[in-house]
Amino acid sequence: MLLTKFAQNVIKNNFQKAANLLVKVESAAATGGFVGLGRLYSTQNRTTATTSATGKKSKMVVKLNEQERAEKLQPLLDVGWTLVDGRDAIYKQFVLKDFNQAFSFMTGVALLAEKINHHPEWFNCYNKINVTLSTHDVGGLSSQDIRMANYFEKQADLLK
Ligand SMILES: C[C@H](O)[C@H](O)[C@H]1CNC2=NC(N)=NC(=O)C2=N1
Repeated sequence: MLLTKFAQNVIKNNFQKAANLLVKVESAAATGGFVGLGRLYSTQNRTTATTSATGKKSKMVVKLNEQERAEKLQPLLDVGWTLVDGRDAIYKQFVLKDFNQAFSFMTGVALLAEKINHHPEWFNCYNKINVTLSTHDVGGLSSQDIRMANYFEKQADLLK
């Protein structure tokens, strides 16, 4: 009985959070953007800024252009990231000391992911983390992926 009560509370609270988010998303849809923790993902390739449901100006996320790829993507390729065959995405395997270090590393990145509302595709096996970055909402690489990849590099450098 107690457990059922607990489960009901968890579902009720999460439902409330989801409902609140739904309200945000619906009002953002009215402004042509998609609100997620202060970042807007545009389904069109527009570079205009817009006002999110919270009234904050947010830069639209769009695919990297050729110049940005030369300037911002190439340095990452130089340190071991690789382009994924058949996808506009980048990949790198990180090898840490042990599982504990790998999971702590992932926890740090997860906090950033939630903060900027941009999440890696990753697989962890003991001390190895296979990471793929791409921006699903624009179907390819965006500045968010560059930002996250640089964060991965910064965190990895701290462990050297
Ligand atoms: C609804 C939510 O804001 C969006 O789905 C965010 C969440 N995290 C994301 N992560 C990544 N990698 N790409 C996205 O397009 C993306 N979109």
